[in-house]
Amino acid sequence: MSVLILNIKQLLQVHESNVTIIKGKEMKELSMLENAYIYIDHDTIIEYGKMEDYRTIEADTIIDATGKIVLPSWCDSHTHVVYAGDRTSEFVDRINGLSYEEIANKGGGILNSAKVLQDTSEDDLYNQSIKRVNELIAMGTGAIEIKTGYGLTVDAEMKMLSVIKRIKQESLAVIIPTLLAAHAIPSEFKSKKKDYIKLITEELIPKASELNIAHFIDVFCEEGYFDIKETNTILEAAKSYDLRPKIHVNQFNILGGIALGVKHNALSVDHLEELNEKDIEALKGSDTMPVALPGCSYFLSIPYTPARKLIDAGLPLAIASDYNPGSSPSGNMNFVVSSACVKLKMTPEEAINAATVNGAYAMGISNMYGSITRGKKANLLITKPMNHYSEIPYAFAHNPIEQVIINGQLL
Ligand SMILES: N=CN[C@@H](CCC(=O)O)C(=O)O
Ligand SMILES: [Zn+2]
Repeated sequence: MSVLILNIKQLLQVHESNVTIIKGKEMKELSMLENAYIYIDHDTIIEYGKMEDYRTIEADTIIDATGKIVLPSWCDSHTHVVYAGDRTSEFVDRINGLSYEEIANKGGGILNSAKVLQDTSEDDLYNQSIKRVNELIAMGTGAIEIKTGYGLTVDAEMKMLSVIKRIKQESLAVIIPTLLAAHAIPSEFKSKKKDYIKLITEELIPKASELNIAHFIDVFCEEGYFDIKETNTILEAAKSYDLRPKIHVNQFNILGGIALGVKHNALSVDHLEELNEKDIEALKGSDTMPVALPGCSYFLSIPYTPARKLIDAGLPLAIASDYNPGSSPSGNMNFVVSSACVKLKMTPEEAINAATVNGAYAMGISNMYGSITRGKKANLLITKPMNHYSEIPYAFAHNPIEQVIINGQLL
């Protein structure tokens, strides 16, 4: 199956060579061809160029994209999209004045989601989750990282990993599984946290690794969850199983989790709503991608990640949805790109770079996804007609997408 798209108003994120990360000042530039075409065969980008250089190419499907923008599909590097039920009652509690922390302290929050998930069958969990994943794909997301962390027992964490594996097999989108058993301390381990950490390091990590079912290890490094020492223990244990960290840090408090992540060569450090100079210094010269989650800040009314400080310090930045039932019950990357502009003061170019190339980097897949380069995978978006790509973030909460192409297939 081959697809030829002609008369594209703006073809975004086009690179002749293999660009895998975009940092600092370079994030202000979005490489682009105007009045362009692109030809894809099966799942691969074969050719592209300006219409003035176009010579007839035979294709099974020809699309006229007059007035439309074509770009790589969104790469969402941080989600918890596999969950059961919802947390609408906590949403109302927060409207009435309770904080995220107060809700968690009275047994709500992550523990609430874990209880529901433990009582949900694997099939039911799969059905609830694949529905969400399909909605994300329709909104333009072509690659999705999915974390465990609502299981919190060996059986329930393994159930989550099986569901993620099933989604990976059934879905056209790229699915990247992450083991986040250290998401909260289950109530039965409240007074014996060490034993839960042991269960993670001695049972869950070896099991997940033996089944080759998780690509990364994650820890919620935060007051009331896992401190620096505990996070270090978990990351050390994961290292011997080749599970690279992608960790939750600096959401509410600065504990030194960023420097710890860098020390462990984390692929990403995510949240960073709280950030100091030391954190920025720790990231400089590292291979660790900082990831901002503006949907979480919006929904919880907490500070937004200081993106300007990170980018202006010459660092790269990715943005992701953090789709989960508690702090960000939306996985709409179009909204994430828009809120990055409006709230994080990123330019449209920076936001699009953060949601494509850098998002792919934060999942370890930017060699093949997140940009338009010959030989890379054909995961593309065609927008509705618009005058300029800036309309994608500008018209917030509108759906800018007309057509999605995942692995060369028109959806
Ligand atoms: N902060 C930790 N984990 C999730 C929220 C989990 C929840 O509230 O269910 C996050 O990334 O925001
Ligand atoms: Zn998260």
